[in-house]
Amino acid sequence: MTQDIVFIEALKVDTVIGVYDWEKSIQQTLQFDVEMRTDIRAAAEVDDLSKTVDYAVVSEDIVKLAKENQAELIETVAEKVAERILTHYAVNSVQISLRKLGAVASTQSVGVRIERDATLYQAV
Ligand SMILES: Nc1nc2c(c(=O)[nH]1)N=C([C@H](O)[C@@H](O)CO)CN2
Repeated sequence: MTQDIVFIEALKVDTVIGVYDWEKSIQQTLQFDVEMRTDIRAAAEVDDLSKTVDYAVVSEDIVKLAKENQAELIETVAEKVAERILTHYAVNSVQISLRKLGAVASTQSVGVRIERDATLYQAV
């Protein structure tokens, strides 16, 4: 298996997210860094976008998902994005860093980082 990665860096999405009541009536910014492990050789061989993971399409998908699924925890959003990527694209595993910007005073950032494998979602 190759170690190839298609990545998306610092994708910002404004959405309703948070545990506390005051957070449920405002928009806050989530920032995604996504690394998708996939074999890029077939696409490179024939210079064809349809044979790789289109980072523009995945980015649009993440924005839609984050806006439509208003959650309390960023963990919930990270898991939904991982499941979406691994079940809809030719990706073997995904690493997602999800930051909630401005959530905690005096920090540079807070967030979660998860790594999930496509085998988790395969039917037995
Ligand atoms: N591990 C987490 N901790 C916290 C979360 C979260 O989503 N995951 N969320 C909050 C609040 O919504 C916070 O962002 C408000 O300041 C607190 N801790």
